[in-house]
Amino acid sequence: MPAIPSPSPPPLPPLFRCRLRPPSVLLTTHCIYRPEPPSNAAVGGGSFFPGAIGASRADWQSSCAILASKVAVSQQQDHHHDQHLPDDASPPATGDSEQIHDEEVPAMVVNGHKASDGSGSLDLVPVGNTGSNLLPRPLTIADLSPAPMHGSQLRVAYQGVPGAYSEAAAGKAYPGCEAIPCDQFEVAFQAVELWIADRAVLPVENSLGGSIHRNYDLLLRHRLHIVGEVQLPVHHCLLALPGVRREYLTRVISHPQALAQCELTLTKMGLNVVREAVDDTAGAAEYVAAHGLQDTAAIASARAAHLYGLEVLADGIQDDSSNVTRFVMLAREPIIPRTDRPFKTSIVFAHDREGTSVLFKVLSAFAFRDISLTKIESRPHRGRPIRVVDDANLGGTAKHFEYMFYVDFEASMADVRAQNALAEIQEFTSFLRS
Ligand SMILES: O=C(O)C(=O)C[C@]1(C(=O)O)C=C[C@@H](O)C=C1
Repeated sequence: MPAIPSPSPPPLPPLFRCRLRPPSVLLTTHCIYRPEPPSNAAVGGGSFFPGAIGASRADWQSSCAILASKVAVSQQQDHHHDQHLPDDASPPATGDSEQIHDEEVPAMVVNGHKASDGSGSLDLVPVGNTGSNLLPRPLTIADLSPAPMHGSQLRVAYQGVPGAYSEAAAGKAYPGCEAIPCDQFEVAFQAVELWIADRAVLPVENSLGGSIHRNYDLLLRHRLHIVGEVQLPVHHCLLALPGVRREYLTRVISHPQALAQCELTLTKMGLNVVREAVDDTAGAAEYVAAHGLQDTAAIASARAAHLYGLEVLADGIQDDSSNVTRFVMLAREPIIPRTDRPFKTSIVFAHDREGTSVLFKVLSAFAFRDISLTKIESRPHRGRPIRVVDDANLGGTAKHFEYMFYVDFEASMADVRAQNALAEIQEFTSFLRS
């Protein structure tokens, strides 16, 4: 008699967390990363990036391509045509076609930049909103008090000012949302916690610059949940006041990641300029414009040029044409893990007893269950950065750095393999959070 397939395990009950070892061993998992469909109101409202970046169903598929091992070719072809994501559009993983990667997204969808195929620029600026005085002012720490009730449009906090890549990522993650600029990452976290915003969209990693450590640290300090992720192709431009020529420039300002992503190209261009870091790319553009700086250029998006009245002196100056930044979508409530679609789960853990073999054991817990890891990151353990150990080789003691380890793996917490892996891991970790 053929074996009856066992039904897929039910989602983890909330009690699962309580069953984990108390306080010396915490566990946190956030299940990512099936992007949430936009709310009906947000789709209908369309005040933010209507029909623009990420508004198509296939963009959602591409943004979770790292989760899905396979996505149907026909959906890949839909990519440039679909304009709206049905409320519960989940790409069937058919197992017989190629992954969709964001690098395959043509320049037409990049940061308001003109299409490489000549199909015209994506003018994402709402009509009449071309003066920086009309743009929303970023929230600061002083603005943070519990929010009054607001309308039904999804409000998404991001770090930066209008024209920042993070704003574009917010629009990709939640088409039609109201994007709320915040002057710091911390403020974006707090805006969600205080119900000023419903979600936050924050960068965690860039294909050229690597991890954005600040946000890893903040993820641990705040109790928000990762509910999805988006990848945004980042296409940098060199912007200056109208009429300014390259040879006049003595300074280039931008976000440190953007400066790093363009370092080689700036050198190759032969510019004799100092580099200066500011809070965000679009803020750099705004600064150049607001101060009428003739000797300073900003690295920012074409959309920022448009918003702040600057000219594009050079286009596509990132050192790698497939420059992509990965953003996480954060919410107050977790999403319910399922097994009927590809999921990614993130955990963070520390250990205090068994030395370096703990890391090996944790990775083995996944490997034995055939669960793939997509990312591992270590950060110094705040509050306990150093561990003193007996060192037989030295005949004394040695000091080791202590770390928090962040791991992303390709399984849902509704998957019994993931449940068993985490149950095993909590046996030899001092702190585990998912
Ligand atoms: O400054 C911006 O425009 C941002 O959105 C920030 C940020 C980052 O933090 O890495 C986002 C994407 C790009 O990689 C460059 C900068």
